[in-house]
Formats: sequence, structure tokens, C-alpha cells
Amino acid sequence: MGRIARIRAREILDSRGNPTIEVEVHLDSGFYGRACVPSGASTGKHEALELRDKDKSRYLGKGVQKAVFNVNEIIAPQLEGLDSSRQSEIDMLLCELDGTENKSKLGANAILAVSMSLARATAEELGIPLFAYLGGVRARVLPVPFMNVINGGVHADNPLDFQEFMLVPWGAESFAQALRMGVETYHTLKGLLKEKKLSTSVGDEGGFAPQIGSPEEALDLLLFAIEKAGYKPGEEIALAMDVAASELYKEGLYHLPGLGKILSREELTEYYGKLCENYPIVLLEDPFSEDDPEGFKLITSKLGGKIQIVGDDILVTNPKRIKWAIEEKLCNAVLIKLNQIGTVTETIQAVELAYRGSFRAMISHRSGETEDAFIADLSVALNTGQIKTGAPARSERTAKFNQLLRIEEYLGDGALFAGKEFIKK
Ligand SMILES: O=C(O)[C@@H](CO)OP(=O)(O)O
Ligand SMILES: [Mg+2]
Repeated sequence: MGRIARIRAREILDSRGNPTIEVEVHLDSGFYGRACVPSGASTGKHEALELRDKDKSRYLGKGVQKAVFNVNEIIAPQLEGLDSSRQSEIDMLLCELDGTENKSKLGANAILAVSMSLARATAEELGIPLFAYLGGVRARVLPVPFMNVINGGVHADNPLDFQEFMLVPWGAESFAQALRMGVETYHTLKGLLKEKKLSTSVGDEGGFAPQIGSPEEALDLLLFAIEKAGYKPGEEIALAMDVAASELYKEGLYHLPGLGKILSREELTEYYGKLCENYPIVLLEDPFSEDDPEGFKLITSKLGGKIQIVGDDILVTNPKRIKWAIEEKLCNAVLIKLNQIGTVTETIQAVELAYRGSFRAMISHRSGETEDAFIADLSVALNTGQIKTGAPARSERTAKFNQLLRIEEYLGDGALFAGKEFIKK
């Protein structure tokens, strides 16, 4: 296999106009792989460290020149000459070179960009698609797209307390059909908002950010849009929410200013129970704070038999934390974000661990994204059956949807759309 000849990093921009890192790994055979790293806004405090320069004279302190330097000057000399197909070995070497628990020395952004472009370079050299390189012959499940069409929380400037309201077109026969169902509903929703004289401006992930405060109002709008677009709510298109509750948690209570309420863990659980009775909700992400495992335990005991309870901030794609969540029955699914942990190998390990504990896994984008569609390939490679990558109307999000369309076409009759089976409890 090809040997690593040269590694180059550079500073580019993400979808929020903030700097991020891009890396190219060139092999001696002439093939190369390129990858860009995304960036979160509602980040978990146990995430691997995203290295930023803090030099206020450049990009208001958000530059990533230090991470670029670490790749070009520290990582590259160590990796040059190595066989690029030894992904897990090289990923472990990267962890060793860093030497810290949270990749704070070299930066998880620097390390991940190398890890991802390494995988891509090898796939290029082998002449096979990235998903096939990462997943082999088993990789054939096209995920149900969880489409975040109403944004709130720290991703939007509206009063909605909950961060994401998602369409789940799980009744489709193929990914392409699921995407079309979601897109039609998205455009119908836009018309509906206009009719109601509500704003059609969008949040960070391309979902609308109307000036509404209650989750019920958002969910009603979605139900109405689904029906108006000609689909059956629940049966054909279900709903999901990422509450991102770490952002709402202060001194043991959940502050919901948009709704005009401050709720205890028990009251919030009751509220979720009612929402799930009244709406076809199939998944709740981060319903409680990363600092409130008791809340997670409570809701999983109450609703975990019916719907997916997904841990994002609380688990941060970290195998150790996922193990803890399985043992303690904190939730029954895990959100998977490459940059929360920092290498491709550890991300795959996190998913495998989740499966062994009978957890579901959902591959996810970040609110600050790039044109890189790595996660689309990853979702098929690992047969997760579910992906969330925003609304279908901004290029950094459609890049992932479009890549999934290509993969489905490439797999032909071998493709299997996840549908309800991968989502339903
Ligand atoms: O909370 C989340 O799940 C993500 C992605 O939707 O947001 P962020 O990237 O801001 O952490
Ligand atoms: Mg989340």
C-alpha cells in the first residue's frame, strides 16, 4: 500500500464563517485524501479539545494556526513514510503523540483532520468509495435522515428553548424517497410560516427560526406541514427533538424562558411524557443536562421502552462514557460526532461499543459544518441506520444528503434503506 509522502494543513472557513482546519494527506503513489473538521456551538464539556489560537488580532481569537502548525511541524514528520492503510495504528500513534486525555496538546481538530484524510487517501488509492473502505462488504444500510427544520436554542435567535425539531421520514422505501419527503415538507413548512406571518429566516443548521416560544407550537407546525405536503404524520414522517438541555440547566433546575417555565427533573420528565403522548415523537436527544445523569436515568426508565433516548453532551462519543451509560442505563442510544473524540478509530470503537450494549447510534454533523461529507460515508460504513445533518437547504448540509444519494445509487440493488426497523424501539 501507499506510503505517506506529505501532509499539509491549512486554515479554511466553516459554515458560520469561523476558521477551521483542513488537511491533505498525499501518498507516494500520487493519490491523496483531503478532509475538513466541523465545529459545535452547544458543546459538551467532556469533548476532546478544539484548539483555537486566542490571538484576538486574527479572526477575533478563533484562528486555528496553532493546530495547522501542529499538523505540519509535529504530526507530519512522524507519519511520513508510514503505510497509510494502517489506520488504527496511526490513529493510536496520534493519540500517543498528543499524550493527553482530551487531545489538548495537539488539538482534536488537528488530529481528526489527519485521521480523516488518511482514510480518504487510502480509499482513493484502493479505488473504492470511502464508505466501502471503512465498512467493507457489510456496509449497505442507507440511514433515515433526521432533518432539523426548526431551529432554536443557541443555534438561533428566537425564543425556542429546545434546539432542534426534526422530521423523520422513516416510512420511505429508499433514502432518495425519504429525502424528497423531507424536502417537500420543508418547503411546505416555509409556505405555512409565511401564511402565519412568521419569519422564514434560518438558524445555524438551515432550519427555520420563527419567533415562537413553545415546543408545542413548533411540533404543531410540523404536523400541519407534513399533512399539507401529503404525508401521514407518524406513519410516514415521525418527529424527533434535540433539547440540548445542558444549555437550560442552572442550579439543578431547567430554565425554559421561551415557554415561561422553570422545571425540576421530575416535572420536565412529565412534560416530555405528555409531548410523546400527543405527538409522534420517536427520539429525544439530550433531554437532560450532561451534569444530570439522574434525569437521564429517570426518563429512560419511563420512556426508554417506547422511544430512543440519545446521549450527546453527556457521552461525547467517548467509549469510556458510553460504557458507563450502558451500565447505568442512562439512555438507549448515542450520538456520534467524530470531533467529540478526535480520531476515526475511536469513533468506530464508540459505535461498536454502543451496539454491544444494545444501544442505537446516530451519526451527526456539527452546527458549524464544512462541505466535507465524510459523515455520510461513515453512516453507511457502520450501518447506523440514522444520521442527522440539518435542513436540506444549505450547501454544507446538502453535501451530506447528496453524498448519500450517490452511495445509494452506487450500491444499486444491494442498498438497504433503514426505515422504521432501525429507529423503532
Ligand atoms: O447538539 C447537537 O447535536 C449539535 C448538532 O446538531 O449541535 P452542536 O454542533 O452545536 O453541538
Ligand atoms: Mg445534541
